[in-house]
Amino acid sequence: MNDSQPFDIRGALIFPGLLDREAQARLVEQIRAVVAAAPFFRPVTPAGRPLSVRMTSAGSHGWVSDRSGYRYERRHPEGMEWPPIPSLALEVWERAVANARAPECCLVNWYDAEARMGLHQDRDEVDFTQPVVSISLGDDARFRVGNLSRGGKTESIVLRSGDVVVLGGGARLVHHGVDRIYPGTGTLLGKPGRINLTLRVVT
Ligand SMILES: O=C(O)CCC(=O)C(=O)O
Ligand SMILES: [Fe+2]
Repeated sequence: MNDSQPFDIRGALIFPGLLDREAQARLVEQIRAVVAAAPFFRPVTPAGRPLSVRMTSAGSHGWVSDRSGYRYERRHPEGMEWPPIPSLALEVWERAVANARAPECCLVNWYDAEARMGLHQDRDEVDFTQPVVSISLGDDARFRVGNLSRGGKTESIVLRSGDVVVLGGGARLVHHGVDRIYPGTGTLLGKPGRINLTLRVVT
């Protein structure tokens, strides 16, 4: 991993290039093992709309969404337990938020060329004193940060492979989203697309 001085965008802390290329490649291998054990699925909003992002999880809890709502579950929708959180993701957590509790969920998001994620808060967890740590791999993405309440001014930055974002402290519940990815800008995955990991304390 690299030394990386964080900068602040509307309270979100960005660590540019925290993962060097070798760490990124090792983490991708660990994610492939997660996906082999717990395949990607496409969650549906409570209103019945499929998300454009495909997801799976690692850890004691995984994030799911369907007609019954957004929530964490102990099992994948197909019934298996979630695999363990990749060791390299745990190392990133230690580097970025050393004093936090241990993460219980590593949500794995897969963005194909058309996928995006609208502005939202991460608020399905119980303890908002605990941060969320996000790791970007593969293609560049335009990441947007807004406010604690809906609406108002927003700012965006491009996240690149190896960048890490921390939503913590007073910015734990800030609205954020991904406007788009830039297909083919990354060479890590061998095909267009972006992986994002978010590590969360759930209980
Ligand atoms: O893909 C990203 O950079 C953000 C993902 C995110 O906000 C989420 O999974 O809740
Ligand atoms: Fe989020």
